[in-house]
Amino acid sequence: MSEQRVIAGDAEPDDEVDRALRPRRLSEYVGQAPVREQLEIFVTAARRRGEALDHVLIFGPPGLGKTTLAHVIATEMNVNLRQTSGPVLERPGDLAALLTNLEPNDVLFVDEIHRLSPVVEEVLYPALEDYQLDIVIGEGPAARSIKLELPPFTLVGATTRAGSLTSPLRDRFGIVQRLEFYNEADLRSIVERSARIMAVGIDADGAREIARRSRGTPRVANRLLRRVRDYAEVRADGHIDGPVASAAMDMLDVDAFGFDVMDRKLLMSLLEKFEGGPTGVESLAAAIGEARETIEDVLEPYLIQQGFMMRTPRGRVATRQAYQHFGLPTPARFESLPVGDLFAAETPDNEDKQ
Ligand SMILES: Nc1ncnc2c1ncn2[C@@H]1O[C@H](COP(=O)(O)OP(=O)(O)OP(=O)(O)O)[C@@H](O)[C@H]1O
Ligand SMILES: [Mg+2]
Repeated sequence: MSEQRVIAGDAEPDDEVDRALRPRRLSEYVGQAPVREQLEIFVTAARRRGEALDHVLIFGPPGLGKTTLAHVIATEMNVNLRQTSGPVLERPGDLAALLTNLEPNDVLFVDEIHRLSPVVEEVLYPALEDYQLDIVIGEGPAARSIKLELPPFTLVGATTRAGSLTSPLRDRFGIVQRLEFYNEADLRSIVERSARIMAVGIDADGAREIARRSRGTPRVANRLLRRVRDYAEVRADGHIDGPVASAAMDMLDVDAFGFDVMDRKLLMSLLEKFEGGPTGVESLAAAIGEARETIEDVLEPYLIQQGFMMRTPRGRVATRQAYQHFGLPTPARFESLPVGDLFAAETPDNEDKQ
């Protein structure tokens, strides 16, 4: 991303500190009730049988807890976790080295699994299905293929874009979990839990204020908490209450909806340059000088979830709420529609929704 965003969903070195805040057990993992309930059952069952857990695909926008959940799964299964990522596994040999080092029932966590190279993906299929590895060693006439037996293992794949996974790969996951944006109550408990771990004094209003402006994202909540703590230490007595939290986040230019400069830039551009749309994501990307992927993966999922814009077959469209947020007059085309109808049409082409 071109600008440093205090509410960026993506990981940064700053997040080393975040490791201490990471829940380790399923019982500490806040929110995502359906995901937690299902995993609880599947993990318990697999453990009782002494088997590896079925392969798990976790998807959702950045910072919602995919990596955290992968670690939680390994902890709950009481096995080791080996971590890698799609772009790092360049050749089949890279994958073979990892797989042959696993102990029975271990977790192999592959982040950004949508970025696996096709040759590596080919090799992964039989490994996932039959715990077998077919690899070719050598080149030309001397090349020969060898078969290796693997211990049973669990692949946990994470991705921000489930739509970019090939269907043969996707079909090989027995458990598919989609993480949703967190509600205010969940974010409040995350903020309060983190404050306890960091030994920061915060009251209910302070926690609520941070939760409300966290874009539905735990990583953002933790990051805002750290910045608000700085502010509270320098400008107040170190204790975070409602007014201190508000003042700190106003200074950070994070508004009451948790939108920051980039969110506002995207929405304003859609409203003003494209008259509310529909417009293609490429044109929007060019207009605000961001990569298309940043818009698709980082910016728009939350704006869509909050009902500020929609993806339609003809392109991105601003909603009535977006006009209202910026105090702009609502165009005549909205007048014939009851408010609810705008959102009824929200989902059809959202590639990340199944
Ligand atoms: N359910 C949760 N309860 C409490 N804290 C959470 C939860 N999920 C995530 N967090 C916090 O948010 C931080 C970010 O989560 P995580 O790194 O797992 O996100 P991610 O989905 O893997 O993001 P990315 O797509 O950027 O890899 C974690 O360090 C953790 O402190
Ligand atoms: Mg991650």
